[in-house]
Amino acid sequence: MKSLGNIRRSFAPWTDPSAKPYISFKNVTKKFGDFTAVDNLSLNIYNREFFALLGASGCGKSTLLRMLAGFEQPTTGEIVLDGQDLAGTPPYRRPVNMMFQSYALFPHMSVEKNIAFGLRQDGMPKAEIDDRVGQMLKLVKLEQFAKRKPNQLSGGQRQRVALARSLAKRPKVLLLDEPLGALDKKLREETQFELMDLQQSLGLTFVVVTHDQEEAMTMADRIAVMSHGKVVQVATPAEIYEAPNCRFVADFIGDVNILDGNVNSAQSGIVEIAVESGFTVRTASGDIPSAGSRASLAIRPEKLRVSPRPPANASVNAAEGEIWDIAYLGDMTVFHVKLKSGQVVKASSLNAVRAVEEPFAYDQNVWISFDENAGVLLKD
Ligand SMILES: Nc1ncnc2c1ncn2[C@@H]1O[C@H](COP(=O)(O)OP(=O)(O)OP(=O)(O)O)[C@@H](O)[C@H]1O
Repeated sequence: MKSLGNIRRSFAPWTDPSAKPYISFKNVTKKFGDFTAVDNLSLNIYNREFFALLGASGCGKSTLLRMLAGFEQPTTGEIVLDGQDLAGTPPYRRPVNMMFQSYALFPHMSVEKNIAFGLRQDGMPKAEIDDRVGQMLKLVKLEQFAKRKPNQLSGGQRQRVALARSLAKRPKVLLLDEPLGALDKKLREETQFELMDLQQSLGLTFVVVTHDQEEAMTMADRIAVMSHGKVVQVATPAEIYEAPNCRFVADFIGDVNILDGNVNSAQSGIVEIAVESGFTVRTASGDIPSAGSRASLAIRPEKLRVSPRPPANASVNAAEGEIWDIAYLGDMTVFHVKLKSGQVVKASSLNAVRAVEEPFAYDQNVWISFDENAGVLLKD
């Protein structure tokens, strides 16, 4: 496992200018009548990448996936796979397979028959089919369930049958549309790791559509955040979280506090902002705006400190308020602090020590404070 981890850490072909993308969407637009579902979108995905398309319902992620599979044709633009323009190639001729949710299994067929279905349709000789089905059952650890029908399996097991069925034809690219949508939280998390292991051990390219940001963050090498048919940011999970490129991404991924204000000064990389919440922010990260312009600082709840007394330097990056709400989540607690201006900010702290009492009480007077590099300046 250790060696796999090391390989993973050094896997970043998108940073290598000489690396050729495996899948390229080039200025792809898809219109349904007057409605533009995908809007002049360009995107590169690399061989063996685990790529996630993330966005709210209706943003066009499934349409993008369906065009790659060949179920829809782009209105304009082209999709290139392994150097070949896919236009005119029917779905069954593409080295791409789509994994549908587990309810797409055939209920009257056993697990092994479900897995064998596509291979039979392709006219593969029986001995080879048996061999391949055996391999697939082993891969998804369902050997002892080969004869069962889908309704005799748990949700997680059914999901693994769906996965085995979609992998049986050995596609180079597997497309997964909300693959774990039907599973409960615990099973979902387990299955996420199984999917990652499978993807790595088979050396495949996975493109997954999800609206669940935690799922995308857990599994993907890179995430494309989509909105209204466009890609807003493509980056690694950590970059998306720590360096969102706009307010939409900052807000969409995780919890965030946004402090809006006017730039007092911007000198030698340090920006000072008079925020509307009535205090001064000094920050050293993000694009440098010019003095006098509007600016917003996005800062994650875990990067805000809450203390009962003013911090040592309370003239910048610190504000007074009161505990407005407390959400105890077990592993951490989220404090909602109402600042003097009325803005409510969220600050989270890890419950690293077992304690039954919270360190703060409702209505208690507190200070929030943060470091110069804790937030990121956003352009709107
Ligand atoms: N065949 C179609 N005819 C007309 N409009 C369509 C068609 N397919 C999709 N759309 C529209 O295109 C937009 C994008 O749909 P798409 O399924 O790609 O969204 P999505 O991001 O996958 O959303 P969800 O998470 O809800 O599946 C939606 O507004 C949808 O109504």
